[in-house]
Amino acid sequence: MRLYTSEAMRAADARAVGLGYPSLLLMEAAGRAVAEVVARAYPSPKIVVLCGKGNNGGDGLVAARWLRLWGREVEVYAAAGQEGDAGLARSALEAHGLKIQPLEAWAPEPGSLLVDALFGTGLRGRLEGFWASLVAQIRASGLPTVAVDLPSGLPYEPHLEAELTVALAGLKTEHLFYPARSACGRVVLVPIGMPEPALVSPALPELLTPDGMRRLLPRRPGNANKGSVGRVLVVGGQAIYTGAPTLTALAAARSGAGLVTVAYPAGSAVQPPLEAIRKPLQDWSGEGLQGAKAEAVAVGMGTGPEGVAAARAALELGLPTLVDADALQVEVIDAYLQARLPTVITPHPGEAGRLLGRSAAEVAQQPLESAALLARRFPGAAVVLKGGPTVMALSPVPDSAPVLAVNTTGNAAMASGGMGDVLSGIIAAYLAAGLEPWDAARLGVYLHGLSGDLIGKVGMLAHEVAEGLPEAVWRLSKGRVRGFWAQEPEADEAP
Ligand SMILES: NC(=O)C1=CN([C@@H]2O[C@H](COP(=O)(O)OP(=O)(O)OC[C@H]3O[C@@H](n4cnc5c(N)ncnc54)[C@H](O)[C@@H]3O)[C@@H](O)[C@H]2O)[C@@H](O)CC1
Ligand SMILES: [K+]
Repeated sequence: MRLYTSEAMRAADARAVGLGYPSLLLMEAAGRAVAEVVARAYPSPKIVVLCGKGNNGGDGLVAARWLRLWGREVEVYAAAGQEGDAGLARSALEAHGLKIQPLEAWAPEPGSLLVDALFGTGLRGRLEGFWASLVAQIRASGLPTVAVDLPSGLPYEPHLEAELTVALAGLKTEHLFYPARSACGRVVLVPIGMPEPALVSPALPELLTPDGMRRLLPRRPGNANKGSVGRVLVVGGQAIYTGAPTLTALAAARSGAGLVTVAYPAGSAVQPPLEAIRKPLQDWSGEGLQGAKAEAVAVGMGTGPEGVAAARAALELGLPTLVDADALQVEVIDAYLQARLPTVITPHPGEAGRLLGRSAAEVAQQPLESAALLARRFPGAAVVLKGGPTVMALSPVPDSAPVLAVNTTGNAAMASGGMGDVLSGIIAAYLAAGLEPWDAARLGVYLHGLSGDLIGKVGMLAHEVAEGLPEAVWRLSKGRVRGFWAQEPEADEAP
């Protein structure tokens, strides 16, 4: 599944038409799907559909026709001058005897439900004049609103705020990235019959889906032993963050690592989990790490200024490595890539900004662009730019266009200390299990968010997310996970 910009969706629409698929069929499917979602989510209120002049308005006119056919009380207010498919949708509705009123005549009616079919992907620039005051009037009414495709006005100000948004054919950036996402409310994605070749474009970011991620889960043979399923070495624990390597080790073990070893400075307060092997080290010259039984390494967790030394020592092991936190320095990452070691880097916006020479705020505002820049700067490394949502990028070879992926799990309650250390442990466990960095990164990010979603409460702690991983993996493996865009409740609510 791909993530679209409005422009990319318009291009997909044009490709479909180029393939011979009639655009009126798309509009009919879109409008009917909107009607179905509205009818199911709001079984009783009177429905007021507000339609703009373009195809978004056309979808609204189709939806109004079906809702009326199903016996719902419907009123339609539309801009004048619909043409093409939207014009046909208008006459089809009028053929059913429904009188369409001018938009200017709309006034809020308590108890009604609004369907916002004013503007979708065709909006160019901010709303002004009549449109801006209509948006203000709708918002002031406080009436529940269902948006067709996008809440009108996005991505600019002013815009409508929807309780529910019915995304047509594909999810768009506004449905995932803040601040626009807040205006969308619950998002339901509906297919509208678009031919697959029209939808797929390799340049578009991949959205992580339950099906896609389930296929990445390593299979564990019946005769597995702790040395055969992937062992992880966690290196860290200097400075004040002595809990960090413990959380990483816990998450690696909870992700199925056969054995976890924690290397930390002798005399520090690090308390590895009971199940881990302890490796207190007097010095970080590298010798002490040799002999650790591991197939992958995680470095940087709570390492302070000594992170670079620890990461360089771990480099000598020649293993797939996850580099996080204080070890995220240009010279460290370059050294791993020069040694041709499979590498995953997991910066948050502050660390990414440090690597790119930008501010954390700039990175957070442009996560896709920033992840792509990091991938180009560090070709071969799987880049995980943490955020809401987390974005991943990889340039397989120097100067290649990065492939991008966007996570679809996780929630704001996960904004608390130690969550990144847990993510490191998950990814390291999948690296140790033999997954390529790109696969380990995507699966790890997805499961981390899924575990947080299964808890779903503010105040959850990082170690609880780690403890929830076996359940998250089990549900994913059994097909009991749905994307946030699904209309049906989570499959796990079945007995
Ligand atoms: N896959 C697709 O792309 C499909 C799209 N459909 C619908 O079509 C929508 C896109 O339709 P359109 O491309 O006609 O665009 P919209 O209907 O979103 O808006 C176009 C109209 O808005 C006006 N406009 C643009 N910017 C404005 C501004 N700043 N202030 C005032 N007026 C402005 C334009 O002059 C035009 O009349 C989608 O969001 C979706 O709802 C569906 O009908 C079928 C398939
Ligand atoms: K809309």
